[in-house]
Amino acid sequence: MTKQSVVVPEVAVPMPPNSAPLLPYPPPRAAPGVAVRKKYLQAQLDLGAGLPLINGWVESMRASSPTHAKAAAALAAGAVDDERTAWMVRHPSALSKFEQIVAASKGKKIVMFLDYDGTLSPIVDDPDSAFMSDTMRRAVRSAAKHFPTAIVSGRCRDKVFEFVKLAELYYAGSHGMDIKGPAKASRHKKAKAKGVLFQPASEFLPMIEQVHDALIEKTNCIPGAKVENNKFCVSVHFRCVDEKSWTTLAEIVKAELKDYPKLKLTQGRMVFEIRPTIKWDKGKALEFLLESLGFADCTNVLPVYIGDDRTDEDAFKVLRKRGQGIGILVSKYPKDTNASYSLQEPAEVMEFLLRLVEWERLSRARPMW
Ligand SMILES: O=P(O)(O)OC[C@H]1O[C@H](O[C@H]2O[C@H](CO)[C@@H](O)[C@H](O)[C@H]2O)[C@H](O)[C@@H](O)[C@@H]1O
Repeated sequence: MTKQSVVVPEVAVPMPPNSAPLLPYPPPRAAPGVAVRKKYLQAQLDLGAGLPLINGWVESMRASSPTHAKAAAALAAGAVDDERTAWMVRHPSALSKFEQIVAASKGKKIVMFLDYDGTLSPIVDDPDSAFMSDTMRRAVRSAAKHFPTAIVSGRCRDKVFEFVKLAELYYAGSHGMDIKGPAKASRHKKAKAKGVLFQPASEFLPMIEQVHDALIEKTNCIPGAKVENNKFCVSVHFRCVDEKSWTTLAEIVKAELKDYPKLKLTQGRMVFEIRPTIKWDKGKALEFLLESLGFADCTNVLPVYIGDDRTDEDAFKVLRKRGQGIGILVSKYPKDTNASYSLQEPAEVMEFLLRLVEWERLSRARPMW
């Protein structure tokens, strides 16, 4: 029987129990008529089912970044204006609904979860040059003074720390599979997670190394392809690969994964993400951190999660399921999402963080917790 990379049942990792729903939360609704997005989702299903549909893969690659030229051209031509307006009604700007968000935090402690690429730093061609600005760093530092703050990234934890450079934060790298508490003592009295270190996928390290090394070698014939070692996962970037070579690249990745039934494949923005099949993702990382911070089963906490990519949806889903917290998608384009609110780009994320800090500072007289 042919081995498939995605048919092995996922291994459950023990998790803290969920809190009971605390806030009424609207049910998730898909953005209708987002044709490109639908093709992407269908292709994701094809990937998930392990079907040998290379065409589906390429379709999915084409649609994997909403900044792809065709989508951008359609937007510029006004073709998706109506769709965008309707989408914004369902996922309003977190800036325009700021008062609503802070009202939901009344009597609660905000815990901030921030994705990195596309959220704190702009998307750029070279993943090694995705620097965040000093002004953004100052905004995140201010947020961390007022709220326990975690960076939740697909990147290797050390790498994302090199970009963010703030020792007072919690970091969850490798899509949440590598969690560490702050190096600096936390200002947050209730935060118990200083020394926390959690790596639920450590047994996969040798396998990930092998796949990484093999893919480096096998993709070096494809100009622009970049394979990134994210410790517990591997990213294969195709942002700088000519579209004519996408089929070849997809075939190489697919062929490699045939020998690794315990690894699965997902897609991010112009990137293949190869990950262990364990049931652990950014959503589980969010729950783990809340528990480590002493907020398990608490009614007086409001997790706020801001992210831009498919993998952030796992965290948005957790917030919906808990009926607790605020999910904010960073996107200029309508996307199917479980987030409630939206922000267009990292500059708006920074504005939102600064407004939240200012609001918290001004209302500090009010006893919170
Ligand atoms: O969870 P994140 O922090 O958003 O990380 C997800 C992936 O982000 C990076 O790739 C993305 O950003 C690059 C730089 O802007 C861009 O070139 C690439 O096309 C994007 O997919 C990172 O390089 C990956 O390892 C992360 O998995």
